[in-house]
Amino acid sequence: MPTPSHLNNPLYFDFRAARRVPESHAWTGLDDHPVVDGGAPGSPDAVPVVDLRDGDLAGAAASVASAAEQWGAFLLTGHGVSAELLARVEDRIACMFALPAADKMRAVRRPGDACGYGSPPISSFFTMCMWSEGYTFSPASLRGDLRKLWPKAGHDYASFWYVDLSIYICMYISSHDDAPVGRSTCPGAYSDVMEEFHKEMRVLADKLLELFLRALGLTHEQVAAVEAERRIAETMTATMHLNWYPRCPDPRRAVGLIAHTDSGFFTFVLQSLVPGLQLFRHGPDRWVSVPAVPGAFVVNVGDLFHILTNGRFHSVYHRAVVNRDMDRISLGYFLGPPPHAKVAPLPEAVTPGRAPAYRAVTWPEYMGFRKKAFATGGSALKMVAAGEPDDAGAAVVHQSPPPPLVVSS
Ligand SMILES: O=C(O)CCC(=O)C(=O)O
Ligand SMILES: [Fe+2]
Repeated sequence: MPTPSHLNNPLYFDFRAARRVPESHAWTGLDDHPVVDGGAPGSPDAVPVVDLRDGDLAGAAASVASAAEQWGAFLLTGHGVSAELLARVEDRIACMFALPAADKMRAVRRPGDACGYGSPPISSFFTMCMWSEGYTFSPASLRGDLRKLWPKAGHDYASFWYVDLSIYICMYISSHDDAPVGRSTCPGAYSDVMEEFHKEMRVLADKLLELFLRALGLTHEQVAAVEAERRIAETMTATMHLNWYPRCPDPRRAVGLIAHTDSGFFTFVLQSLVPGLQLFRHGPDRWVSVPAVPGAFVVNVGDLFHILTNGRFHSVYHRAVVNRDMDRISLGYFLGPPPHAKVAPLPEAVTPGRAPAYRAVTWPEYMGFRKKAFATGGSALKMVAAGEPDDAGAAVVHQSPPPPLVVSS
């Protein structure tokens, strides 16, 4: 359990006050596999890059296909979301994490809720704590949720005066590493910036979905005309998760976010200039550090996309590590189906040599399998494999010790 903080709130762990990693946050097995650099061009460990700059969609679709088949992830550059907007987004996030703990706890995620402030959502599957905190929200209900964090910020949200002032305050905080958490109230324009970002990301998500589908062999006309594909594009929903990984006195014993796959269709990860994201690769088993490329997104294939593409594009195991000297911030923009939609292999991904490998499943049903997989160390994808009994994993399960960190294939 987290140690009680100065707030006497059992849910809050005061990372800033920690001089060592307490047993509640100390993991074993983190160094079971070597870590290699994914940023050296030409090396077999170099994380693939998909660049959209030159508008060659056929070429981009081919790069997406190869990266999604072999890695389940890639760096996306030339995507059209401006560096200036990304800088404002990162400023806003830094401001939010700099709020006093009491403000953040007002927006705490309650048991059973998907959105709110707190430890990473996957923490509920583990008895050990991770070295991070975060805020999950649905862009659709952003403004209502934000009132919990900034109750006094009314119409001034949109005022330019506030925008300019809060950017200066945030720059001050980021440039003063020791500035105490909560120095600033930073009320201005958080929701404006996040909504602007969401709008652009939703367009980019549609563009990337089309690229993924073309990478499966569909033509532009098929993507637009085929019922199943059209429905995916029209109903895909977004969730944002902001992560704060405070600097850590003993990074070898702590982990920011334990190894996992994302459960939805695909995720855009914006990592600040501080690297920390690692992708798992087999043969030999190793963790590949994703370089922090300014302005790039990391795209991760999620489990439901793995199912949709009949396993052709595979979801990627990844984790976030922490470091001794610098805080790290990241943003995950998660795309997935609406809760009622059944996800099954697309007809185009089923070929004479590739029978449907998975049963149809909704996202909430899949989360039931995932819960069981975390508890038993099994694989949720295997539980929904064609031929497995229908009730293999959806049952309610009890909290159990953390599964081994070794990734099963
Ligand atoms: O912080 C990162 O780089 C990864 C975040 C992530 O994997 C997640 O939020 O699911
Ligand atoms: Fe993730």
